[in-house]
Amino acid sequence: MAEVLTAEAVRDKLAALADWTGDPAGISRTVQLNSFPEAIAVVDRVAEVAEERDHHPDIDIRWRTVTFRCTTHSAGGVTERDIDLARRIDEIVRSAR
Ligand SMILES: C[C@H](O)[C@H](O)[C@H]1CNC2=NC(N)=NC(=O)C2=N1
Repeated sequence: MAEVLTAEAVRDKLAALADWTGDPAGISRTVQLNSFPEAIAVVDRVAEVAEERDHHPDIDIRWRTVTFRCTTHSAGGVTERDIDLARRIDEIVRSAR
């Protein structure tokens, strides 16, 4: 099972994920899309990636503002799987804009 990263490791990883904040409990990013349908389209693409990986972010949708929170529930905190998922979410958001 993936191991929870230390606070220092999370800090180091977040240095390369400019739009994300967090700590060993979870990392999150809030993004504003151009419209509600675009927000849903991004969530749909993230859902596909999450299913492929069997690793799912917590998602909050408010009109066109979406917050993604990545944490590994089974491990009780942030693991490499969350860092990888965050990178993929960034790619999806980038291509949606
Ligand atoms: C059985 C299956 O592997 C698990 O339930 C998966 C599904 N997606 C998951 N996603 C996340 N973020 N954490 C988990 O622990 C997790 N567990």
